[in-house]
Amino acid sequence: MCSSRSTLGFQMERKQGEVDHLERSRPLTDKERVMIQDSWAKVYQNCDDAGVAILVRLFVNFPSSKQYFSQFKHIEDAEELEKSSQLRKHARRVMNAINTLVESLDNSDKVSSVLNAVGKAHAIRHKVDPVYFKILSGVILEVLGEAYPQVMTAEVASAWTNLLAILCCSINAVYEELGWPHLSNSTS
Ligand code: HEM
Repeated sequence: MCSSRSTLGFQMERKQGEVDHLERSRPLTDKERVMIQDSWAKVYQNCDDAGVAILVRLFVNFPSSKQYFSQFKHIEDAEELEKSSQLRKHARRVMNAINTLVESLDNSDKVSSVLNAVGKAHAIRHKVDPVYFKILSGVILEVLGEAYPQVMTAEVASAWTNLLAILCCSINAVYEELGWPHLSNSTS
């Protein structure tokens, strides 16, 4: 089990209990791995559109998550957000990192090293509160469920929930190891 307590005022943006299922993770079964890889192949065909849809939903529904992005933190309009090159670049990076994870599900060292690098960069360089990884994960599940209803059956969605719980728990562990929220400036 892992947890991340909010230190930010985003609670008003979030429905209580919405992403609590992302607080516990367990190893993926072989069947879950296959379901994740098959469903991701369909999503990744439309990598840019899916990534941008996910991030626009994150920033519209949870506006405080924009605070870390210098180029669009003051933009509210969804269509304008969609055009932001900084948003589009981050969408591609998120999708590519998830793609690497999905391709490496049978290589736990690789999964750990990807999540370790993402966690360290976001804690030290970008100073992102780890709770946003949980919020983003909830948004990924929501948007993929809406955009790919045929693919994201209940069983497939449950496998994805487990993968994203693993992601959130690993990122939380990295933050804890680094001493978040009391990271020293000398680490940046
Ligand atoms: C699955 C989750 C995520 C992945 C895989 C991911 C991946 C990345 C990667 C690969 C980079 C570029 C390399 C770097 O500077 O570290 C990056 C940059 C960044 N990420 Fe994320 N990220 C994720 C979630 C988030 C969240 C939830 C936020 C904040 C709400 C965030 C904020 C940022 C910021 C501010 C940058 C720098 C952007 C820039 O310089 O233009 N990321 N991310």
